[in-house]
Amino acid sequence: MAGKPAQPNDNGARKDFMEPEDYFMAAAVLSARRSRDPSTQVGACIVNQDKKVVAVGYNKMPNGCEDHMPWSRSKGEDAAAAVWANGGDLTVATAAKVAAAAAETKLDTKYIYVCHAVLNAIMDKNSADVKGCSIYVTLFPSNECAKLIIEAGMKEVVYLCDKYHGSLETQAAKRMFKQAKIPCREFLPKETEVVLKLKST
Ligand SMILES: O=c1ccn([C@H]2C[C@H](O)[C@@H](COP(=O)(O)O)O2)c(=O)[nH]1
Repeated sequence: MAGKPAQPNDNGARKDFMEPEDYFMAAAVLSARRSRDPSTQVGACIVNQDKKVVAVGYNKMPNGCEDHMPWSRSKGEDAAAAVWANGGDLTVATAAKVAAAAAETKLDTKYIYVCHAVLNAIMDKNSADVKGCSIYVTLFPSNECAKLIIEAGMKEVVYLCDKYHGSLETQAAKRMFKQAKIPCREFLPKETEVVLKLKST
């Protein structure tokens, strides 16, 4: 292939290398791939002021609980899906859904067990602290993650997707970030396929 014409100060380096922020968000995206959550995989990458990655994390069940805790979002949905999967009829599906919904308690869903990506990234950091760091996350942080980010002394949130922007958790997170003067900004990596894949989760 005919090479590009030499430019002044051209040392022959490749031109399509990944820029730092694309790399940091790609690290969060890759970390999210470790998640067993069937509906939303979340990744986080913490970067210090020298632009070095000091931690990555993803949403997971606590150590030792990975095979025991439910990943369900709602007990009713699972029961109805199970009935339909067996060719059940509407009355059975409805009865199962109603019964499951009635029995549903938060203990049957993932939300009270799962460790969020930010928590795991902070727990797995390879530095003494994360003060002054930026955090790259594939999903806008929840209120609980906002508390961790603020209390850990991080200075900036860079997110890929804000699909729960209307939720109370996200609204509370944004209120705390504003009060704590921690800027949040959306960042879409240049590599479209990465964005399209992650925006859908
Ligand atoms: O800031 C956050 C918010 C949520 N998560 C995790 C918790 C769950 O595993 C999923 C969300 O599941 P949905 O089925 O989309 O409700 O994301 C997180 O890690 N960090």
